[in-house]
Formats: sequence, structure tokens, C-alpha cells
Amino acid sequence: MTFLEDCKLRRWIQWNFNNVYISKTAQLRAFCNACRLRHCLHHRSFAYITVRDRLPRILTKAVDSVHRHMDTFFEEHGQEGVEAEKRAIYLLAKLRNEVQTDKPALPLTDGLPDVDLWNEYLEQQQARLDKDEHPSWFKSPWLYMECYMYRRIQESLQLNPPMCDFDVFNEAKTQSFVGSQQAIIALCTYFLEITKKIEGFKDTQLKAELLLLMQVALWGNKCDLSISAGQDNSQSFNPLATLESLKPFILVDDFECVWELLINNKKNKTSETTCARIDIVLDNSGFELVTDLVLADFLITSQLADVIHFHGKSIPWFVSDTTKKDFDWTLKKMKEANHMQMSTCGMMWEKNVKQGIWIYHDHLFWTGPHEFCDMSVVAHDLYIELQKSNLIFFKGDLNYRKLTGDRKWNYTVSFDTALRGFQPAALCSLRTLKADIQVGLKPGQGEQLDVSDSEWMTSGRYGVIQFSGAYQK
Ligand SMILES: O=P(O)(O)OC[C@@]1(O)O[C@H](CO)[C@@H](O)[C@@H]1O
Ligand SMILES: [Mn+2]
Repeated sequence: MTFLEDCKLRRWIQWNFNNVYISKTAQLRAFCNACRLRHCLHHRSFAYITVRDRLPRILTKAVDSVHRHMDTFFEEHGQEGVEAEKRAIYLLAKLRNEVQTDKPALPLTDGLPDVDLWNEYLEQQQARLDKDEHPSWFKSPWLYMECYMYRRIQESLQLNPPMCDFDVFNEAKTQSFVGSQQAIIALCTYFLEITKKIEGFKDTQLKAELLLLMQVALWGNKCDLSISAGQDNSQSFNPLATLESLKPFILVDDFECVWELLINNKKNKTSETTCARIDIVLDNSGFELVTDLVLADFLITSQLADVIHFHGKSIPWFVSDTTKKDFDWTLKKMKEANHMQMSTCGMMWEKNVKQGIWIYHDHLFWTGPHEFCDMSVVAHDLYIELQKSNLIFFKGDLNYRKLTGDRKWNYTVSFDTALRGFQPAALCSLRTLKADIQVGLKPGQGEQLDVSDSEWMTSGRYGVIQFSGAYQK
């Protein structure tokens, strides 16, 4: 086919696609292929198994959590509280039925500030389908529907005061922290030993400790209650003891890029006025949050950073993601711990917050439906804020899916390409693989893993330290 013929064919396909002259199913498949978003159409896909099995289990646990709270609510709010809980349980059970029977997604009605954004997104999804078709749990993009479920959980509570601030995942998150005590003690003990000697450290020693603590923060991402559908998966052993054995499971290791950026920043700091800022887009509370706080403290103590900005979630999200309440509770529990190393860290961290060295944000964008390449338009204020950073760490799998748009990329597509223009600053993903999407691999690397370990993309056994530095300020 000549170049001219190829161009004509492409124009014809595009014209047909735009003019919907192709059958509905072919259109939907063409839509899937064109945007390569992952839907649940394929009954063996991880997306399908998630929506069919895991999301209903998470909703059942949410109902159980509200149920278990009934007595407390009666004591606090009397019969009005009990009635509110019953209505919330009804809405959660209705949501579970909608998921299991592939009902159409519904507009939100709870009046929270992001309602219009969510409902406009729903309208955009609808506009891509025929009039008699509707965005639904098994036919619409997995990323959107999974985020939408957590926003509907919030609606179930928001519509029934005084349930608005109830966190259906709170028990699971606090249990995850309590169950990880030994690992937290081991990590804090190690970290405090570093802080005693760090003044005399050469750059090579700083580099070695940064690598170690970034790996601890990477593997801390295994402790995620969405993948376990709420089943406890605390960190039960010393996280430092397994780092060496886990190294082969790091599929992309851009640590050197991160180190070069940070140490050059530190050396080139012109004056005391220039402030080296690092942002951490948080993921799960519990043990993973503690690994992030230790990493953040190391970045300050080593003078690789002067200020750390944390970004958490504004509502309970993907079961274990960190909210402001979780962040504050974790610092308080650390400080109150009856173990010296934990309480010492907790007091240091509370001081960092009080002195403005650590700053916490929870922009609504992080609990919205959008991929990160939409941020500069949908949440321009947040994009501008992130442009002030020297380096942004993105923790976890959901952030990785939103960074790369949850497309079915080929394994060897570059990370920069998959970001599709999302470049507020240099960024580094610390992610354990728990969804079937991965970019930036070497030729043959993904195919080899397909053969050696069929679950390599979803088991959480593998991880990446993946950097993108080409950005326009
Ligand atoms: O972002 P995290 O906590 O690392 O993982 C979130 C997660 O468990 O939830 C989704 C599947 O339900 C996937 O994105 C991923 O498996
Ligand atoms: Mn998470």
C-alpha cells in the first residue's frame, strides 16, 4: 500500500469512526482499541475479575463495617443515627447489586464540590456510546468505574448525616498499622541509627541509604488493602531483611537518575533562599505510610530536601489510601507508642509538620476520575503547585495507572510517551505491579516474564523505580 493509499485509509477509518458508520459492538471495540483503555469486556482480564469479584467483596466489607458501628452510633446519635446507618447500608447494598448486575452508572447527587466534575465525566462517557447504550460496570473503562465506585461509597454516607465523615475502611487501615508494629519498630530503629551518623556521611553513604529507603518505600506498597479486598496484609517481618533478595524483582530501576537529580540540586543550591522541594503523592496508610514518612525524614535530615509536600486523598479511597485523618492518626500513634524508637520518630515528625517542613495537601483531583495527563486542564491549580517541585514521588499502582492512562501500552513504550505530556516536574513512580499494565521495559523483558510468571503484572511481587525527567517548567 502506498503512503498516499495508507493516508486515505486512515482518513476513511477516522471519518467512519467519527461518523459512527460502524456497528455498535465494532464501534465499542474500535473505541477500546482506539483509546486502548482497559474495559472489562475480556472475561479473562484482571479488570473483569476485579469488577466481578473484588469490588463486591469490598462493598460487602463496607456494609459490615457500618453494621458493626450501629451500637456506637446509637449511643452517639440516638435513633436518628441508627436510621441514617440503615439508609447508608441500603445504598451500599444497592451499589453492590448495580456492580454485580452491570447496571448503568448514575449521576452523583450528594452536592459535594466535585459532583459536577464527576457528572460531566459521566456525560463524556455517555457521548461515546449509542443512545440506547450506557456507561456501566462491565462495559466502561475499568479505571473510571473503579474510581467511581469509591466516590459512590462516599455518596452513600454523604446523603445520610451524621454518617458523612464515617470511614468504612477505618478499621482495616488501623489494623494494618497495628499489625505492622514489629516492622515499623525495625525500620524506625534503623533510621534513627542513620540519623546519629549522617552528619559525617560522604555522598556515597547518603546514596546507599537513599537507595535502601526508596526500596523500603517501594515494597511498602505491597501493603495495599484494595488488592487484598480488605483482607489484612500488614507487614509482618523486618522490611530491611529482604531488600537484597527482592532486587531481582525490580523491573525498572532508575535510581541513578533520582540520585543525580537530588545530589546535583543539593550541590547547586545557590543560596540559603533556594528551597529544595520534594513532593510525595501518597498511597496506602498503615505500614506504607510509615515508609514514606521515614523516606521524607531522610530527605530532610540528609539535606537532599528542605521541604516535603505530601498529597493524600480527600475521601476514603481504594480501601487503604491515606486521608488527612489517617495521616494525623499515624503521627499521633507513632508519638504515643510505648516503644522509644517509634515515639522518637513520631515526635520528630510532628515537629516537622508544626515547623512547616512537612506540608499536607488533599486536592479533590486525586479522588476524581481523570488520568494525570488531564490535570493541567481539569485541576490547573494543582498542576501549577506541582511545578514548584524539584521531584515528585508517585506511590503505588493506581497512581501508575493514572500516570499512564491505564492504556494497553506495549511493554517497551517509553515512560515519557505513556505520560502523554504530564510533566509538571521530574517524577519517579515507586510502584509494585498489581494491575496488568507496564511500560518502559527492555525488548523481550515483558514477554520473558509472561512465560516465567504468568501473574507478574498483578501479584505485587514485582516493582519499578521509574523516572521521567524531561519536563518543561
Ligand atoms: O494504588 P495501590 O494501592 O498500589 O493499588 C491499588 C490496587 O490494588 O487497586 C486496583 C485493583 O483493584 C489496582 O490499581 C491495584 O491493584
Ligand atoms: Mn492504594
